[in-house]
Amino acid sequence: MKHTSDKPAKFSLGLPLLGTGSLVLGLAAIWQLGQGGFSAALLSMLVALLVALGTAASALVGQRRALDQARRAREAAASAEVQLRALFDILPADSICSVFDAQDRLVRANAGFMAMFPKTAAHIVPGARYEDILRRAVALGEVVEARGREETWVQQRLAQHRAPATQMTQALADDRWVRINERRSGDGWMVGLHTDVTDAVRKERDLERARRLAQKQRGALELARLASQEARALLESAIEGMPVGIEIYDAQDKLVICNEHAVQLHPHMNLRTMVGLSFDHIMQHSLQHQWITAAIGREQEWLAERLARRGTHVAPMLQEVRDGRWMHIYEIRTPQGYVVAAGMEVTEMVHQRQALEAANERLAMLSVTDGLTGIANRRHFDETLAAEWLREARHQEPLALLIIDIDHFKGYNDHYGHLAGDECLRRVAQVLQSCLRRSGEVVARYGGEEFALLMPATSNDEARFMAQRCMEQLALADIPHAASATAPQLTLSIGVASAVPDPAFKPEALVDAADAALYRAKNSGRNRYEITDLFSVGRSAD
Ligand SMILES: Nc1nc2c(ncn2[C@@H]2O[C@H](COP(=O)(O)OP(=O)(O)OP(=O)(O)O)[C@@H](O)[C@H]2O)c(=O)[nH]1
Repeated sequence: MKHTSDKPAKFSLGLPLLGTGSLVLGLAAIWQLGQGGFSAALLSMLVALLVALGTAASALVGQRRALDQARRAREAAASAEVQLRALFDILPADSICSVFDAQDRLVRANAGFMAMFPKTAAHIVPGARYEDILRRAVALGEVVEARGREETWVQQRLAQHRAPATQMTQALADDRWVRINERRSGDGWMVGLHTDVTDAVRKERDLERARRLAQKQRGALELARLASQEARALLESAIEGMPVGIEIYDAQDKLVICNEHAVQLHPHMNLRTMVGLSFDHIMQHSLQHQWITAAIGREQEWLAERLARRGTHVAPMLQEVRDGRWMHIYEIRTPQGYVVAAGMEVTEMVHQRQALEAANERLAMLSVTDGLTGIANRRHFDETLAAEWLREARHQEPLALLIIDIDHFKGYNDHYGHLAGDECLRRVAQVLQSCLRRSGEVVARYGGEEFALLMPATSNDEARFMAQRCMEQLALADIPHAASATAPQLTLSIGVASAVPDPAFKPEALVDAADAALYRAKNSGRNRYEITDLFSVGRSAD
């Protein structure tokens, strides 16, 4: 320090040195705060330094006269400065330290201090004014936070610098951060201790970023929750307004939502309390209550089939339930794996359809039934004859036909009356019907008092046997016929024909042959059957 080289300066050296002692103590205190064990050693050195400085000061102030004492004091001061320098030298590499005197001129700064402001470093020399150093660093852009508001920032910083104690965190141009502790002694000296807190600041910034991100995510989650609530409310109000029962199941097939209509469709349970339960569970509950008519007695089998086709009922599934109602159930699976089911009661429609089907069946039956006798009518006979003719032609089997005529029926009508004649026709029809033995045999009212009996896969002998049976059975019925010239009971004349059909000929040929045989039976005295021996349109069955 150049002011220690002349005599007046020797006198004035004591005060600064005393001040330096105080500042060094301050430095030791700050250092202790920051460095633990090392600072304890540092403090010891500072105390030793202070003692040396105290000795020098008291010698100069108290005994100015004694030149030797002054010399010792100067030496002590020089020694103190050497020690101060040594003190700076032993500071750890990442420690940044500076000392300014009461006029804010730099007394000493270590390399770390220079490194903080590399562009300004050349001007950071002992004796340089703090304000000059500061302004130069700001002008060279080395103080990040001052950028764009340089003068304002400089004024604020100077004010802080003049304060007895300041503590702040400052960004450096190379993206490092330092924590600045400045302490000013009673006589105006100032020690600044800078600690590199870049890691801590970065961690804090990372933490802050993470906190903000978490906050943002919480916000996004909250928004999503609200949106989901809104969507659910919309869905609820939409499905409540539907005129059908709606049930929605999630990808795990658990009930998510249902509407009031759905609740009413299943009065054997409270569907709303089953939200969260699986479809399987809900169905088991219904099956225990025997709710589904079609499942009664085969519950588990029914459920397995139902589950196998779950979500595939684009066309309605018809289901009858225990209280007699009928439901239509539509069930589809969404691309997300949800199952949406819509159910509606269709009892009235089903009843109407059942009535219509019954009417149609009745109509169909009436269309092939003789209204008086209840056996097949002529139309049915004609259709059956045509079908059997072709079938037996394919199979090359004989088809037999009996044309049966009541003898002297005009006389019966005349004698007993038309209504009795009707009743007689019914009785004859029942007798002939009772004669049928094999499936495929058909007896029909051919017209008036004539009947036709068709026998697939039947030879002439078998047909003859049938004719015989018909006559015997009628005889057993013992229907009186007082007006008959043949017998006191009702009798029959029968024409028999049988042939393996030739598709080149029409089935009427078989009827004609049987008719011809009947004609012969009538002409031969009635109460008999006759057979067409040679069937000219087909091969004889014999
Ligand atoms: N009660 C009643 N009579 C019917 C019905 N259909 C036809 N008849 C009568 O059946 C009689 C048939 O008489 P005919 O064809 O002369 O033959 P038949 O008296 O039986 O004499 P043969 O056949 O030669 O033995 C007629 O009197 C018809 O009115 C009917 O549905 N009910």
